[in-house]
Amino acid sequence: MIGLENASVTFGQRTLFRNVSFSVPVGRSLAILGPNGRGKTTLLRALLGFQRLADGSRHAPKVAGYVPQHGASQARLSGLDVVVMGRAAHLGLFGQPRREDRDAAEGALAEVGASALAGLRYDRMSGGQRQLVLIARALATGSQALVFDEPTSALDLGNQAKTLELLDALRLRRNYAIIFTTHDPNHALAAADDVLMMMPGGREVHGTVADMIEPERLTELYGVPMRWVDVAGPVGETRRAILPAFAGIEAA
Ligand SMILES: Nc1ncnc2c1ncn2[C@@H]1O[C@H](COP(=O)(O)OP(=O)(O)OP(=O)(O)O)[C@@H](O)[C@H]1O
Repeated sequence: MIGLENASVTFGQRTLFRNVSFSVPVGRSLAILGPNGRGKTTLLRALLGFQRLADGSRHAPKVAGYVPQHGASQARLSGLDVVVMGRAAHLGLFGQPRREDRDAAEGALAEVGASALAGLRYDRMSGGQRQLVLIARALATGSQALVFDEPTSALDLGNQAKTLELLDALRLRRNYAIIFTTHDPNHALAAADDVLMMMPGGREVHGTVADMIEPERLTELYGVPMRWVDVAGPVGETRRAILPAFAGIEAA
């Protein structure tokens, strides 16, 4: 289980959020949505113990798999080296990775479809390649708690689809507690059970994907009219997506 109870974070005079409570049990996946600067990353950092709480408490296992939004460029390390770092909690005396740590790291890279990145230098990878390596590093921890900060933000549409499939596959194993932030409500439809919305003006609302991902609420969240659209899937089935009615769409 991973979550917050009556948690508040303040920076000086500014309260980012107050009395936030939610918990994600093993077997469920929570998407966090909210406008830029509303506090999603800070909330994740508070959850993981990197950000002090002004009030309240957090519940998280000692080791969680964390994919930060911007992975620092680990100079000269290979993709595999970075994934092996996820094994830190398992390393023996003197912190030397053993065969089993390397095997776990290679397994995690294979799981995200990124075995080809094992030998590449991390600091020379594209943003999307780094993101895959960091997801593998999170899996390599072996933790049941996985926390992703905008895991698709650097990815092209094809790689977004692959990453969402991976997140959904992890969700459907029902042996992880998963939290991810996103700016796309369709990502919640694709890979979450529940949604926490950090509304403008300092209110948080929480519920199932079916209750939360609907036009009226999202219009309030982003200040852009949102509409359901039906899209034909690869075998002719109808898939529902929720889209913003940007001005340009009318012109097209
Ligand atoms: N250590 C800090 N000291 C002061 N202000 C901070 C600190 N960390 C974050 N903030 C501020 O808190 C606000 C929320 O930042 P955060 O990165 O959590 O937002 P976010 O919802 O993840 O945004 P985005 O969607 O743009 O990634 C921002 O205005 C940020 O500048």
